Amino acid sequence: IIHLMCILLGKPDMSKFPYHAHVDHGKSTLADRLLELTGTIDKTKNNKQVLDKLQVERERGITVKAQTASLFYNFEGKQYLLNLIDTPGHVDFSYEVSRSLSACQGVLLVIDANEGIQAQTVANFFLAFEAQLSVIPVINKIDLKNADPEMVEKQIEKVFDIPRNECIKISAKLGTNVESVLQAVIERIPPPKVHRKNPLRALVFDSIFDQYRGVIANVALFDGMVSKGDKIVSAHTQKTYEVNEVGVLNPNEQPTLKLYAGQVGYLIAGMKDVTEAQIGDTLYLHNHPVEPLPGFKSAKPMVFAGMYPTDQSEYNNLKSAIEKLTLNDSSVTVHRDSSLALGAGWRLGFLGLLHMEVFNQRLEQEYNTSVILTTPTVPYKAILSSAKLIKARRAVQKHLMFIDQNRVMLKYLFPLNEIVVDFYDSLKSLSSGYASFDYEDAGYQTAELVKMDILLNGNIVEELVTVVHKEKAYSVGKTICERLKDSLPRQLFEIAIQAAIGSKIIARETVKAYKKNVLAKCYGGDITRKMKLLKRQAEGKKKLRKIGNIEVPKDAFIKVLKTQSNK
Ligand SMILES: Nc1nc2c(ncn2[C@@H]2O[C@H](COP(=O)(O)OP(=O)(O)OP(=O)(O)O)[C@@H](O)[C@H]2O)c(=O)[nH]1
Repeated sequence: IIHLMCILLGKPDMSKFPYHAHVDHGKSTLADRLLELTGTIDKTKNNKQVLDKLQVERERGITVKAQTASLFYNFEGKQYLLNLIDTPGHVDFSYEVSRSLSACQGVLLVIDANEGIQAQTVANFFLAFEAQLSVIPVINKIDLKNADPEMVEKQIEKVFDIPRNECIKISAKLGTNVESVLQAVIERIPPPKVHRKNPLRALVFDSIFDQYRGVIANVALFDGMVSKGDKIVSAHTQKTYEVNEVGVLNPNEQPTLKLYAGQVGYLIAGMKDVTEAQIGDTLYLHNHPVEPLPGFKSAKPMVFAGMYPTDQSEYNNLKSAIEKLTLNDSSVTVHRDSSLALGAGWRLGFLGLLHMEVFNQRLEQEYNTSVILTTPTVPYKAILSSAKLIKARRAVQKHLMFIDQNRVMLKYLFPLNEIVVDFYDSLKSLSSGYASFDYEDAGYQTAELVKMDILLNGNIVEELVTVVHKEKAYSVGKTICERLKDSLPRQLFEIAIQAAIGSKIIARETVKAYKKNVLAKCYGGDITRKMKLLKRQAEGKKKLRKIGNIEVPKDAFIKVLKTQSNK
């Protein structure tokens, strides 16, 4: 008889103290005791969360990856094979829980006798309930001074409608009453409904990339059996492989001759590429196709951040590391991205901030990479109020054609003055260099254009007279005036810069005068002399303004031209 089970955890909302996951309800500790009781591991004082194998899990004291172990248990003269999956408790890793449930018939819902039901307990209960799994509530840490198991029993009855006498009260730390958990599993969790005589149907519920052996797929067999040497097909890729090794997780990999329906184990079939054996895939025997299992809903990322190699020459190594790690953590989404400052990289989506931190730490620890992670952001939907490149230039779309999967050809009718200066530069920069551009003359078109004069102290500067579209006149005029103000050197007199359509002034900027200190040489002394000097200076300025010959620097002309086409 084979039972499958899964341990869940009820735990407080960790968002209040996201990186100090010390208030755990004790499911990995319970897993230790179950492994000891069944003789799967030796009973020593050093067994502390043995299923938390990753360095990041050890360092942070939390489970981030679901771990599987097969246990043999003798009860009333019969031997039972139980498969246990220890799942993470933090909400950021709930995707691990939901996937694990699809390989189980029941769950142990572990609740701290001191803290009682927490948000995560409720969420996990309903995940299991919806999957129609048997739920065994386990009240842990009854050894604690403030433990109140009776209060927790009442909560369980009230919230989950599970009779209080179905709760098992234990201390995973001391091993108190843990044996009754195993007995409850046998009595209350039904064996899986599987068909050994049918052709193989195996669900890949987890995958790991091993540097030497390629992809190691964790599988739950729903039908049939599989042995070394069998030819199998991936429903996802339709690729065929020869099975090199099958085995059980005890909790370490232990090769066996076969895996049978109802068992959970691992399978190695020479899959070298991380796109093979995706989580949720169904494996079947060559020439015996089966209906694929439903697989998993894809995870929905909540937090996004850019990831770049610290050194661009490490780009390919980091790419391969990300691919391998996302095989093991399929809840991360990856899109290529690039930044002017940081170079080529990716935009990654995570289920939360802790998930992002853990992924980054695993990349560094397990793949020896060094990355720059940008500030995390959440997704927004934005309606762009500023017009895009092409729209802003009064273009009319004429044609659109997909040349292949990655290329699209667009044909537009543009006013020539909109593209003549910097359209090409903007296009290249907006498309990160991918877009190319060519144009041919399409003849004259009627348009609402106006002649715009630029005046410096009332004199029209002929070189700056422009023709602009009526709708853009105000913004172009304003920007030209601003740019001229920046490029004109200050003089002894004030310069008024104006944009005008006919006699109507539509924009104005002023370049302030240098104030020459005519009193610099008058130390102390006679106030009337000072007044005289200041009066003469003001008269001089008036003269200069009238006859003022303002030099406009060369680059001001280019800046003005660019203004027209940018607007
Ligand atoms: N006093 C007492 N402490 C316990 C008991 N069971 C677990 N603990 C302690 O509670 C802490 C958390 O235990 P874990 O087993 O890591 O908890 P977990 O539920 O696996 O947590 P996550 O992996 O983060 O989901 C550890 O310090 C354990 O030693 C118990 O029965 N009594």
